[in-house]
Amino acid sequence: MLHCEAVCKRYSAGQWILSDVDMTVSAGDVVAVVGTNGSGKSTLLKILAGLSQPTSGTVSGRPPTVGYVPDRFTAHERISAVSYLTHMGRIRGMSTAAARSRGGELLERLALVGGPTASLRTLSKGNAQKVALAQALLVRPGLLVLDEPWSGLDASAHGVLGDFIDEVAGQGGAVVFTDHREAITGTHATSAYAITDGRVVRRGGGHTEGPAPMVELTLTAPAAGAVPAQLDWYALPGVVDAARRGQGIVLRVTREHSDTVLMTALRNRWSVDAVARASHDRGSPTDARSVAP
Ligand SMILES: Nc1ncnc2c1ncn2[C@@H]1O[C@H](COP(=O)(O)OP(=O)(O)OP(=O)(O)O)[C@@H](O)[C@H]1O
Repeated sequence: MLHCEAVCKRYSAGQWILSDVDMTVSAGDVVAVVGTNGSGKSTLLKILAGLSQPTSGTVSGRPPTVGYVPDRFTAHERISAVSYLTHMGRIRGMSTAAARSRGGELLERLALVGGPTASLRTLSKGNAQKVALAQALLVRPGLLVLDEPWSGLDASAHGVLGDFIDEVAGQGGAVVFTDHREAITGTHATSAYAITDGRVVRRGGGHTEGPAPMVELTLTAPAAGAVPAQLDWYALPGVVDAARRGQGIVLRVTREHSDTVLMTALRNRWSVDAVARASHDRGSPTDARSVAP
C-alpha cells in the first residue's frame, strides 16, 4: 500500500531531518512513530499524508482519502464546530445534510464540551483537538495520520480515539500516529518505528526487515508491602508485551534490552522465574495490540 523509498527531507538548505527512510504501511496497519522532540516525527507524518514533499526519494500507493490531524489545531473562526465540519464535509464531496449529521455524530461520540454549536474560537486545546479529529473522520479515510492525537484530550476521549483507530484499521484503512509514551504505542500500534538522527528504524531491534530476537521473561511480583510492587512495564525499553499471569507477569522483550529490564525488575524486588528465547509465532515483536497494558 503506502510505500516510502529512500525518502530524505531537509528544509531549504538546512540540515537533513530524514535520511533514506524506507517504510511500508499496509491496509489494517496501525503504525506508531516515536522519537524525541524535534526528531522529525511531524515531518515524516506530513510526508506520509502528502502535505509535504520529500527532498528526494519517493512515496507511492497513498490511498485517495487521507485524514490528517495536526499536533495543534488552532481555529479562530466564529463559526460553530458543527458548521465547520459541515463545510469540511462539503469540501470532501458530502452533501450538507450528510456532513452535518456525520459531524454531529462524531462530536457527540467525542463529547465536545459546549456541544456541537460551540464556537471554534472558544474551544480549549483538547476540545479543538476533538474537532480536528472529527474532520479527519468525516469521510472514511484509507489513511489516517494523527500527530500526537492523545495530547490534550481528556481521559474519557482516549477510549473513543482508540475506538476510531480500531474502526479505521478494521475497515481496511491504515493509521499512522505519533506519541512519546511507550504505553500508548504498545497498546494501540501493530508496529512501531523510531526516528533517531534522521534514520527511521523498526523498533525492537533496529531493523526494518525481519523480526528482532526476543526474550520471554517470567517474573513474580514482590511480596505484599514491598514498594513499588507495580512497574509501568511498557515504559521500559524493548518491552513489547506484558501479560499478567497469577501473581506475576510474562514480558516479551527485545534481546537487546532484556538485561536492562531484568535489572529494573530485580531492583524493584520482582523475582525472575524464567528467561527463555521467545518464539515469533504470536506476531511481530512490535505487535502488542491484543494485550492490555
Ligand atoms: N517548515 C519548517 N521549516 C524549517 N524547519 C522545520 C520546519 N518544520 C520543522 N522544521 C524543523 O525540522 C525538525 C524536525 O521537526 P518536527 O516538527 O518534524 O519534529 P517532531 O519530532 O515532530 O518534534 P516534536 O516532538 O517537538 O513535535 C526541527 O528541527 C524543526 O525545527
